[in-house]
Amino acid sequence: MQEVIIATKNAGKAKEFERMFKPLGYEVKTLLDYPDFPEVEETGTTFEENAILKAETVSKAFKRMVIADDSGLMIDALEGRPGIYSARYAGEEKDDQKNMDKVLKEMENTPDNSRQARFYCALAIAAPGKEALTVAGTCEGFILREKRGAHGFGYDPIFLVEEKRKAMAELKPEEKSQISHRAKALNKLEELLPSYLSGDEKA
Ligand SMILES: O=c1[nH]c(=O)c2ncn([C@@H]3O[C@H](COP(=O)(O)OP(=O)(O)OP(=O)(O)O)[C@@H](O)[C@H]3O)c2[nH]1
Ligand SMILES: [Mg+2]
Repeated sequence: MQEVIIATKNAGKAKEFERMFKPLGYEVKTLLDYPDFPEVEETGTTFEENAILKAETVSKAFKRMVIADDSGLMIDALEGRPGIYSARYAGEEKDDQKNMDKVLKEMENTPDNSRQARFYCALAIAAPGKEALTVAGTCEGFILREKRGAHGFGYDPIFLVEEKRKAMAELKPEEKSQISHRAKALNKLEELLPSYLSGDEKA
């Protein structure tokens, strides 16, 4: 089976990429398989910039084609926050529960008709000797008033998926992999993947 490297240390993302790449015939490796690899500093000002930073850093180190994901939750009532700071919204320790509690508290007085939000995922692909490329996907929904469901990661328990009328964390993993921001971005990337991979072999 061919191998694809995803430049992430996020176990939730890693599982989703494994599920999504399997039918395409790829085995997924992530930075969780290389625990000594240092975390790439996300100094960009957009999801795309951060995704490229992660993909290019790891691609240069491994001399291989690499995909990276930079993603987050954008809430209209909070002027787009937590946005690119989603992972560390409540502090450096990247605690999903604390991040959700912070959002719920900030949205306590936000009425039901003003709770629109969306997940955004930028994927970057980088390979030796090639310019990095990005694609993006979004998933529309609303911020709930309490946590629901046990699947997924991050903010999934407080995000009501518009098209499913269920919390993202109430969807089975295979359902999330059909409709998520990550799935939509990956669908776009899928079209570009074969040429990138064939280029990788020559690099
Ligand atoms: O409920 C969620 N469902 C999702 O599907 C999802 N995708 C992203 N997020 C949030 O956005 C941060 C990404 O930040 P991020 O792209 O910098 O990743 P990260 O720092 O966790 O890992 P890495 O990939 O950088 O190693 C994550 O931690 C989460 O808080 C999600 N939350
Ligand atoms: Mg990160």
